[in-house]
Amino acid sequence: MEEFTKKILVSSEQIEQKVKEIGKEITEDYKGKELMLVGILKGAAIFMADLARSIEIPVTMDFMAVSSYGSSTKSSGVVRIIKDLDSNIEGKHILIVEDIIDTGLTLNYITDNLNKRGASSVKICTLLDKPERRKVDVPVDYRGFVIPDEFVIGYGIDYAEKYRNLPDIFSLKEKKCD
Ligand SMILES: O=P(O)(O)OC[C@H]1O[C@H](OP(=O)(O)OP(=O)(O)O)[C@H](O)[C@@H]1O
Ligand code: HPA
Ligand SMILES: [Mg+2]
Repeated sequence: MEEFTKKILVSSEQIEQKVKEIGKEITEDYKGKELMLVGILKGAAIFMADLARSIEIPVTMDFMAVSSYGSSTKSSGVVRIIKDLDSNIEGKHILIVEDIIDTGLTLNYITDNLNKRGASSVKICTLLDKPERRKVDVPVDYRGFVIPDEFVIGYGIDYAEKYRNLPDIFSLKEKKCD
């Protein structure tokens, strides 16, 4: 028996529409510039794949993996790089692609880290933003949906590594024992 109940929060149709809108904005904003998308594994993999195809200028793509959550629903607060970028980003325009900003600790660490490598610009694109949980401020340049303080899964986002392949985004609530 499942110990959680799932409630749909953002449908695949809503996501598809939003990805198109954000892609259009990025296409306009970076016209004439060399843009590198940096996806943060694993959560952003699915968003990155869809977003990249909605951008109509040439882009390069790279990935980083960091972890602060492990298999818990609470951030440990300590960010570790598990996989670094393959190339030097000095002088490049970087757009970090994230699935969700929660406490902000992950992106605060990554933006600092990439800025120190001498990128020309480092901007942030996130599909979901959960502002109520923020511990550090992060400047968000492209934002899909603002969501309430609920644990979410689907469209790349996991709970204990499961549910990433769900096409919609759900909030997970623990079932009450009676
Ligand atoms: O704003 P924060 O509180 O730091 O949380 C957001 C981060 O947490 C999740 O990643 P996680 O570390 O769980 O790895 P995953 O992407 O592999 O699931 C999510 O994908 C974000 O990267
Ligand atoms: O709501 C969430 N769900 C899954 N992983 C997460 N990492 C930060 N917030 C979340
Ligand atoms: Mg996770």
